[in-house]
Amino acid sequence: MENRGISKVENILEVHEVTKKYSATHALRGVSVTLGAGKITGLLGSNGSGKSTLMKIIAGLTHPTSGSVAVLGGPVGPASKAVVSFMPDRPLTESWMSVGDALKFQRAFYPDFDPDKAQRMLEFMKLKEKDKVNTLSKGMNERLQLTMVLSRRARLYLLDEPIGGVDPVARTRILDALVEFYEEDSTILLSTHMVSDIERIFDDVIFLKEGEVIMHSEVDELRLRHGKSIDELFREVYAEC
Ligand SMILES: Nc1ncnc2c1ncn2[C@@H]1O[C@H](COP(=O)(O)OP(=O)(O)OP(=O)(O)O)[C@@H](O)[C@H]1O
Repeated sequence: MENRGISKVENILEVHEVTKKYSATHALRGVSVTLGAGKITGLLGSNGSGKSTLMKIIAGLTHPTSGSVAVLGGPVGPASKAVVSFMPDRPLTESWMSVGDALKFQRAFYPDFDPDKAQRMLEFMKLKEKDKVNTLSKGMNERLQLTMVLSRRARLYLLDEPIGGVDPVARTRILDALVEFYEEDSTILLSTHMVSDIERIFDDVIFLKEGEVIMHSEVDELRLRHGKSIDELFREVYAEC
């Protein structure tokens, strides 16, 4: 009933009953998720809950064992990859690159790369084009990865642990950049298990546990209903993990 009157294509992402098995491991079990435009959604879950696997399936880097994914109403393939910008949990850069090389590389691959946005992001992130990737600190490296990914004018951004392992100052800068450079007609799906620092930027959250979606709700509604922060709820839900 809730989607009556809304055409299917207005959903940026539709994940339907997706299951993924790696031999004996059930990484995802019947995951269904729908995301509209203009939202920053947190994909929350403890280690091994299936966050990266779900992102890789949406990005088209691995196939589901069963179920389907639609991006802007179409299947995962060249057309979806043109509108999905993915920041994996491993760097997109090579060690020989400078920051400028990394951005050139991204520009060559993606027609939706916006050089002006990239320049503004470099400035915001305090990165210099001549800096060598292999001399950047972990925090500066994360800033570069995010700059590469957000400089595309994509419709769906998949950010896998963009604040993993960085210090609080870098974390704040990265979150501020997300808010500053986020475009309203796009959607961000961001995975993390570091909820307290980041919950301020989420519109809604998905709780993934042992490969299953156990909750998908707006954060304001969750806070009102439970009288708790998302971080407190997260700690309760995953207490035994
Ligand atoms: N290529 C693979 N081969 C075999 N098992 C895998 C593979 N990738 C993931 N898994 C398993 O699938 C499950 C889900 O892993 P996944 O990396 O998706 O979880 P995650 O929530 O992203 O975890 P983390 O927060 O630690 O990154 C885990 O049990 C993991 O060991």
